[in-house]
Amino acid sequence: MNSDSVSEEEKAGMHRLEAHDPSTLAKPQDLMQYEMTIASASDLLARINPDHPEMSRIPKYVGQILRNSLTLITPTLDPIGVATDPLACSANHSCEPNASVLFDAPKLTMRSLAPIKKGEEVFISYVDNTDPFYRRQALLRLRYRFECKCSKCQLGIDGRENAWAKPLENLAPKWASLARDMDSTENYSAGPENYLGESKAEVDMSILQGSVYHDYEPIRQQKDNNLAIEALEKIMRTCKQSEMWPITRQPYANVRVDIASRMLDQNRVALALFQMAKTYFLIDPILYPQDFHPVRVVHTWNLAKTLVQAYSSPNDPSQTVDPGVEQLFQRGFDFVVPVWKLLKKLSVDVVKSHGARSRLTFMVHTLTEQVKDGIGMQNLVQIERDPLGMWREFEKWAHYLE
Ligand SMILES: C[S@@+](CC[C@H](N)C(=O)[O-])C[C@H]1O[C@@H](n2cnc3c(N)ncnc32)[C@H](O)[C@@H]1O
Repeated sequence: MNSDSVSEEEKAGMHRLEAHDPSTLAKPQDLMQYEMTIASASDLLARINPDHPEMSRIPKYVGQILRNSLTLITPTLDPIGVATDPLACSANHSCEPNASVLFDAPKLTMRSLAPIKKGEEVFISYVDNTDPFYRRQALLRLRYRFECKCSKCQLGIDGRENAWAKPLENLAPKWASLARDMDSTENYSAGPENYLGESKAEVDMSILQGSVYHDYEPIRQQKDNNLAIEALEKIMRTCKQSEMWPITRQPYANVRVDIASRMLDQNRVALALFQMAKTYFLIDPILYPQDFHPVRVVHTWNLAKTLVQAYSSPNDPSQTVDPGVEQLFQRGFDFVVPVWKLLKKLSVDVVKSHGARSRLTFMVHTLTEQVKDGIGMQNLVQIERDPLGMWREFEKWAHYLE
């Protein structure tokens, strides 16, 4: 849908959307927020025109927004707000979706993640579907008021995203007592999104899990990179030192992506690259099995762009060369091999993930052409043969950092 024009069909679509009504709002604070939103919207409209014909419909519109709004993300996956679009909102949720919604201003697009046969239902994911089972269930119940019974949820806690690195009984006593102390003040164990079970070991882990999610959520809003990195490192230490989190379990995996991006903002390029390599080789293929999954494509794009930046930094007077990158050069690392290999594959995957006419596809294709011109046709064959095994060297980066 184009944001600057609303067709009659779209208007009819908006009117057809179902609405949550006050009876579905279980918590008193949700009901209060619902009533306050209606009061504010009515007040605003009354100031424009007290006899406005839409006045009586405001409660329905608020209920429609509550039931149907989706978080909007940019092509590079940054959340930028919410949208209530009749087509996108007609899709039900699955934690194993066959489609995704992307906002490439001014267009909202739905793209398939798997072959969809004619007549088959299109599902999108309303939440981060790499989160563990009870968290997904709790967020869907809270925001959208339904019990998810999708194929992934049918597996319950047997789903892959619920796996711990060790049996929960093996949590070191130091961490178990830390959890008990934390719960007496924070009460993380009471949150349905942290629930893991009733045993002592499950309750202890639910508290630790609750604490890392609780610490993680506000960091996205943190403008100061030093403070953000400090907080992200604290979460990574808990995940690592408790020895309970596999690197693919959330929020450990998302925290790693965020810390790499914050380090880049501080020009700590080599450290960021090592974290991104871990995500690329060891985490994303598990969390997002399709090569062309939009999240995987965006992570790969960030990695390729950063490699290009590192490679060109010694010849670019506007950039300070990161000492870690300088060391890689000194050790004879040839950035061109991974840059070319990543971009060549990405050029194909981005068309599937974002569409041939998306802005990201244009950026990927432009950079790929520039790199290709820079290498020159006569050197391309040699780069692809990689006789010095640079791709193998690059793979080792995934194991440099915890
Ligand atoms: C954006 S709407 C989706 C379209 C919805 N079927 C409708 O006709 O309005 C979101 C609402 O659809 C329902 N819904 C979506 N996915 C569901 C699912 N997998 N199981 C049960 N209800 C679901 C929930 O009531 C949710 O609040």
